[in-house]
Amino acid sequence: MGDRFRLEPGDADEPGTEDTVRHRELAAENTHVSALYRRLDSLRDRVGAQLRETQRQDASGTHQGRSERDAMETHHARRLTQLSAAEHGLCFGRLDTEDGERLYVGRIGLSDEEHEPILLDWRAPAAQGFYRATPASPQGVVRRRQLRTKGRRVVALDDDVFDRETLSDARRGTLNGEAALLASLDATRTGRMGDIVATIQGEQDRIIRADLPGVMVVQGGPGTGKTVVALHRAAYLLYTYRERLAKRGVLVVGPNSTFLRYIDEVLPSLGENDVLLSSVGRLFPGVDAVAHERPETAVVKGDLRMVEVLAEAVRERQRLPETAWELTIREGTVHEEVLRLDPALAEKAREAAREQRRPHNQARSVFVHQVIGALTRRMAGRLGQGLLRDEDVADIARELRSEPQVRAALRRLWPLLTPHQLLVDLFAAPERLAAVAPGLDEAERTALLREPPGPPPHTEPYWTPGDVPLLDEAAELLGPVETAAERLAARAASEERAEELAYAKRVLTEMGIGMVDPETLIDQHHGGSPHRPVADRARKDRTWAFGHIIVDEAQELSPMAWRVLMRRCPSRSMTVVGDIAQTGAEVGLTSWEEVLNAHAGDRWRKEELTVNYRTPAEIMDITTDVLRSIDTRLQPPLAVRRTGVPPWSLRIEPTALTGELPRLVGREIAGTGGGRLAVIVPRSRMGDLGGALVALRDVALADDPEALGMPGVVLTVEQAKGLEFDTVLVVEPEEILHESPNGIRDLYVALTRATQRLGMVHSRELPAMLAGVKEARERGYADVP
Ligand SMILES: Nc1ncnc2c1ncn2[C@@H]1O[C@H](COP(=O)(O)OP(=O)(O)OP(=O)(O)O)[C@@H](O)[C@H]1O
Repeated sequence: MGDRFRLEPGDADEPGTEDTVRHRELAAENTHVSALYRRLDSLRDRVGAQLRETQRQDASGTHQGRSERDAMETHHARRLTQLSAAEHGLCFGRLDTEDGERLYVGRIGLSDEEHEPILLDWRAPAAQGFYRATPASPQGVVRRRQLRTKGRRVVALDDDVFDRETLSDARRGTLNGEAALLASLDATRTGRMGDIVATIQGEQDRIIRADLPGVMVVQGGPGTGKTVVALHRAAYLLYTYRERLAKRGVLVVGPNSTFLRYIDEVLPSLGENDVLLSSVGRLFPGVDAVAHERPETAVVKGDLRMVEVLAEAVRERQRLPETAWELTIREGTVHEEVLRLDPALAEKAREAAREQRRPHNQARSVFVHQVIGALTRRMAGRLGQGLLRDEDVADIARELRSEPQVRAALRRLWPLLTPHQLLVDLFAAPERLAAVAPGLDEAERTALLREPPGPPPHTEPYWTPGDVPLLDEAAELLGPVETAAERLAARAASEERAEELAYAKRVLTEMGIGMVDPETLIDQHHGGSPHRPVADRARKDRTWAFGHIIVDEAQELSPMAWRVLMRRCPSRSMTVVGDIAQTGAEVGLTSWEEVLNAHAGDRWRKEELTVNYRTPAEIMDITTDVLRSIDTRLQPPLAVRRTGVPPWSLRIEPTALTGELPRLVGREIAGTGGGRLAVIVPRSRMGDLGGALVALRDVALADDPEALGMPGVVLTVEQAKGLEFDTVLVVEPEEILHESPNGIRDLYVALTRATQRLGMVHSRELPAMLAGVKEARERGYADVP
C-alpha cells in the first residue's frame, strides 16, 4: 500500500484500473457530501421557518410570554448563523479508523433524521485524529482523507495512509494534508484572513485544543500561524466550554484597528460571533484612543512607575487648607455665623477617609462625614451642647451639608474626580507633575505635558492608546463618580436585575432551553443586540471580567497595558501569542518571563510554533543575518515552501524616488494577478512617499478603513505588524533600521510580510546584513533610472 496518493478529476480520463478506482472514490465522496448539503439545507429551512414563526408571535403579551419568545428567537438566530457559516467547505475530511469506522469531519456537527451523527464538528474530541495523526503516531487512524471542494462539489481527494510497515523514515514527519495545505498557502491573498479549519497542523492543533485554565504563551516566528491558531482556539474554547464562556465571553486583543479588520472574518466563518475584538486603545468604554504621540511619551506612559505617579496624583487632590478657612454660614441672614475649618480638622478627616482604603470617590463620603461632624460639634458647642437633642444636632449637620461655602470647601479639599479629569489636569500642569512624579526625570515629565482639550465639541482626538491603561488605573483608584441619588438608583437596579435573573432562570428551566444564557435574555429584553449580547455588554463595562482573553502581538504591550488585561481576566485564563524577535514598541517585551512571572506566578506555560507557512524559503534565507543581529540564540522558523522567486533590490537616485516609486508600484500591482501589494515605508517618509503613492487609483494609506480591500496599501512597519500580502516592497530599509531603537526588529517584521514576492527599493546603501539580495536590473527593471 502506498503512503500517500491524490485523486484529481483529470486522473479518471486516463485508462487503467487504479484510475477507475479513484474515479469511483471521487464519485462516492460527492454522493456523501451532497447528502450532507441536503441535510444542511433542510435544517436551515426548518430553523429559518422557526425563527420567522417566533418573530411573528405577538411581543406585547405578558413578561413571561416575551421572555419565552426572546429566548427562542436568540436560540434560532444563533443556530441559523451557524448553519449559514458552514456553507463554504461544509465537509473537508474523512477519517478511517482501525475499528473500521468512517467519520466525516466538517465545520459543524450534523445528525440525520434519526439523530445518528453524519458529520463531526472539527472541534469534537473524535475529530482530533484528523489533525494529530502522523505516520509515526497514527492514533488509531488508518487513513486521513482531505476533501477539496469547489462550491458544493468535491474536486479532489488527498489521502494519507498510515501503515507503519510500509513507511519510509522520510515520510514519517511530513505535513498533514500537504496538497490542500500548499494550495491554500499559494492562493492569492484577499486582504482578509481566512480560516484554516481544513488544514490545521499537528503542532497547531495541540495549542488550539489545550485546556482552558492558566496562561499559555505561544511563541513563534513570523508566519507560524500564531494569529490564526489563536482565533481557532477561541472557537474551540467556545465550543468545548460553552456553558462557562457564554456568560463571561472571550476577548481577543490585537494591536490596532487595521489588524482587527484583517482578522474579523475568521470567527464568524467558524460560526462564532459573540467574541469581542478590541485593541487596548478601545478597552476604556467611551474613549476611542486614536491620537498620536511621540514614542518617548508612550514609553513613559507604559512604564510601571506610572502606578505610583497616579496614586500620588490622586493623593495630591486630597488637600488640606494652608491656613484656617472662615466659612460663612446662613450668609446674609440675621443668623449669619462664621465657622473655622482649620488644617488640623481637615487632616483628621483625611486620615479617617484614607484609612478606609477605598477608592477616592467612595472614601469622600467618610471625609465629608468627618468634616461635617466636626463643624456640627463646633456649632452645637456655641449653641450650648447640653441643650440640644440628637434631632437638633442632625438638623445642624444637614443644614451644614447644604451650605454653599461648606460645599465649596469640601469640593476643594476632596473633589469628586473622573479618570479623564485627573489625567487632563495632571498633564496640563508642570508643577503638579513635578510634585507627584519625583521618580520621573525632567525629560520624562516633559514628555507627559500636554495642553488640555478645548471645550466640546472636540475636533482633535485627545486620548492616545498609551493613555488607556492610565485611565483604567485612575478609574481603579478613583472609583465611580456617584451622587447619593445615583447610588440609590444603582442599588435598586441591581436588586431588580437579581429578580429578573431569577425569573429568567426559572423560565429557561421550565422551557428546557439550556443553550440560552439568562443574562443574555434579560439584556435582549432591555434592547440588547440578539447576536452579540455578551460582547456588547462587555464592551460597555470597564469592570467586565472575561472568561478567556486572547492577546495577539503580545510582545508589543507595555507593562501598564498588561495590568489592564490582567484586571479584565481575574481567572488568568489566557492565550498570549507573539514573537519576542518582532517587538517594535519601545515599551514592548524582551522576554515573556518579564511580565508573566509578575502576573501569573507559576500558572503559565510556553508553547512554540516552528514552521513558517507564510514566507517562502527564498525570503526567509535573507532574514537569517537580520535575526542573528537581534539575538544569536533565535532560531528562524522553517519555511514550508519555495516559490522560485528570489527577493530583489533596486537602487534609485534619492531625487527620483518620489517620482519613480508610483511607477514601480503600478507595475508590481499589475503583476500580482488580483492579489495584494504592500509598500512598507519608514515612518518619516509616510508623508511624501505615501502622498505620491495614493495618487494611484489602486493604492490607499493604511489608516483608510478601505485599505485592506485595495490592491495596494502604504504602511509603516507598525501598521504592517501581523498582516501579510502577496507582494511587499520595503522602501529605504536602511532608514527603517535606524529610525527607532528597535529598528532591526522592525526590519525583520517588514521583510517577513510577503507570501510570494519581496522587493527592496532604496536610495541609500542597503544594510550590510542584506548584502546578498540580488540587484533588480537583472530581473527586468533595466529601464528604471
Ligand atoms: N495550518 C495552516 N493551514 C493553512 N494556512 C495556514 C496554516 N497555518 C498558518 N497558515 C497561514 O499562514 C499565514 C500566517 O499566519 P499568521 O498570520 O497566523 O502567522 P503569525 O505567526 O501570526 O505571523 P506574524 O507573527 O508574522 O504576524 C496566514 O495566511 C495563515 O492563514
